[in-house]
Amino acid sequence: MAEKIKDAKIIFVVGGPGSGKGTQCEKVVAKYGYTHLSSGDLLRAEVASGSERGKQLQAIMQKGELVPLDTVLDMIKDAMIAKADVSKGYLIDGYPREVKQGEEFEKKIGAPSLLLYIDAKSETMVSRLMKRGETSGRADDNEETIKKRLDLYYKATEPVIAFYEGRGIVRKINSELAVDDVFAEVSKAIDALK
Ligand SMILES: Nc1ncnc2c1ncn2[C@@H]1O[C@H](COP(=O)(O)OP(=O)(O)O)[C@@H](O)[C@H]1O
Ligand SMILES: Nc1ncnc2c1ncn2[C@H]1C[C@H](O)[C@@H](COP(=O)(O)OP(=O)(O)O)O1
Ligand SMILES: [Mg+2]
Repeated sequence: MAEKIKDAKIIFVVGGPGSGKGTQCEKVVAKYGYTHLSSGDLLRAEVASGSERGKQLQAIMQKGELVPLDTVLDMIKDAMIAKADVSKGYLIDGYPREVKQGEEFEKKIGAPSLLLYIDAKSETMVSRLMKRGETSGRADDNEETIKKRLDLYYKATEPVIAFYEGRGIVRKINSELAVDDVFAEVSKAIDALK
């Protein structure tokens, strides 16, 4: 079932909330033509559909918690299969959020070639998210939820980076720099794949 996507490169994009994952992914799409799949965007699309499942997801996301693993993995897998004929590579943004998510992804879909670790200080992430919150309309871009998302990031998601470091596929990107300078580092990591 994951046959069709087995020749495409898979890149995990991991970093704290507001670190700049989405910003960098957009630039990768423009330069390399990869398919960008953000777990958060997929979930927000389900919320926007007004479905019963969307209502349950909304409540979880508003609290800054993680939605059930199966829900998000199924969404990513369906989206990957839908693009399989045209995609030479996938940017999986915001996933895995915990080691278990990485393990399940590999069982059901395939192994990543690269993990881009988008790294910024927690003060930087908070100030970017507060600014984004002025216009994003996101229910989780508020001071209280941002704090919970950061705590969960350090507790659950940072171990993902250590897990893949053991495999030698992690490239740490300094996301404190200006967007284009961050992207220069991202580009180097992707170019090294070929
Ligand atoms: N390198 C950067 N320098 C300054 N601001 C940035 C940088 N990268 C992202 N931002 C801003 O920070 C906010 C969060 O970025 P976003 O890409 O949505 O992060 P994430 O997807 O990791 O939550 C956005 O408002 C974005 O414009
Ligand atoms: N892989 C995943 N597993 C569980 N929940 C997830 C998830 N990806 C996203 N979510 C849920 C919980 C997050 O707090 C919320 C927003 O995610 P996001 O858009 O990726 O945030 P950000 O880009 O600011 O890091 O959606
Ligand atoms: Mg994002």
